[in-house]
Amino acid sequence: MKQYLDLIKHIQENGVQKGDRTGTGTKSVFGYQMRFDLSEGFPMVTTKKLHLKSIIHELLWFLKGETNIEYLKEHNVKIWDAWADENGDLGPVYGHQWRNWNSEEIDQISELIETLKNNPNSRRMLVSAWNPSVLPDTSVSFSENVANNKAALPPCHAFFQFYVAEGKLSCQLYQRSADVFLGVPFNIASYALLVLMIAQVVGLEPGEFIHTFGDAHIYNNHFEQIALQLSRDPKPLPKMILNPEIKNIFDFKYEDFTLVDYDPHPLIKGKVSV
Ligand SMILES: Nc1nc(=O)c2c([nH]1)NC[C@@H]1CN(c3ccc(C(=O)N[C@@H](CCC(=O)O)C(=O)O)cc3)CN21
Ligand SMILES: O=c1ccn([C@H]2C[C@H](O)[C@@H](COP(=O)(O)O)O2)c(=O)[nH]1
Repeated sequence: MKQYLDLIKHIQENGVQKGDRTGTGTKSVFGYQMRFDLSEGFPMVTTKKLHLKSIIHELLWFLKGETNIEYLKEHNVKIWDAWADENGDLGPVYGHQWRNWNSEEIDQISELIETLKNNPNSRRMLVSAWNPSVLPDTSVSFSENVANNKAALPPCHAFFQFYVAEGKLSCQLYQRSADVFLGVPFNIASYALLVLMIAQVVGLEPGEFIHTFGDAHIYNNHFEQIALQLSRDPKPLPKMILNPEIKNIFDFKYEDFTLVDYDPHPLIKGKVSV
């Protein structure tokens, strides 16, 4: 996937050393954009194997409005374990803000679907996970923040906008902070999948996914993994097939997704900075 490899090269060439909250340190740039035409295939990184199961379950979990890792655990998805408290809670993170913004019963996803169906020319089709009233106090632990009804981590994929033209649905995401080795391949596939799902339920063709970044960084302990990916030849993109029967965004289940022709290079392990 050329766009991802170009991002890596851009950071290698233009990034600066920058300290960060986790203490690992990063090579970082500020401001970057990638575009994916979803008619060209499903944008899964091919220079390492991605665990699609985690990506699908995480997205279904967001759409349910859930913020406890119990659902993820039931499906053996561990990507959020490090931030949850002893009860599995993460505080009012993505799912909460998407479906019940600021605990005011504002269901941004349902409203988005309604607008896409009834007023697709709207320039107001945004979903915001960013809610300044629940940002954590970084001087206390994740679990203390959760106990205080704050989010364990502020959202990284902070807000996104939809756009309809010529029968095609596009989405642009603003990601304020991006772990280019671990998080970004997940984020691209997750939003691409969300566009395919929404396009199907509102009767549009998938258009583009536009991924805009704030602080895009490679952690200092991921340099080898990143170099290994650059040494590999990217493979053709796979295709994602959705069960065409599903007409309500909240009805999708794991079994409704089939990825075909995904032939990635082998998995590359890397430590996640907490
Ligand atoms: N430092 C950091 N990077 C992130 O990408 C990230 C966070 N923190 N905190 C919140 C979420 C959790 N996310 C994560 C966390 C772990 C993996 C990870 O370990 N991925 C491995 C294993 C995948 C699996 O078990 O399914 C990978 O090889 O992609 C990916 C995304 C994305 N976010
Ligand atoms: O979906 C996600 C979630 C998180 N990340 C990364 C970006 C950063 O490396 C960390 C979050 O740390 P902050 O200090 O809050 O920025 O997680 C990601 O890439 N994608």
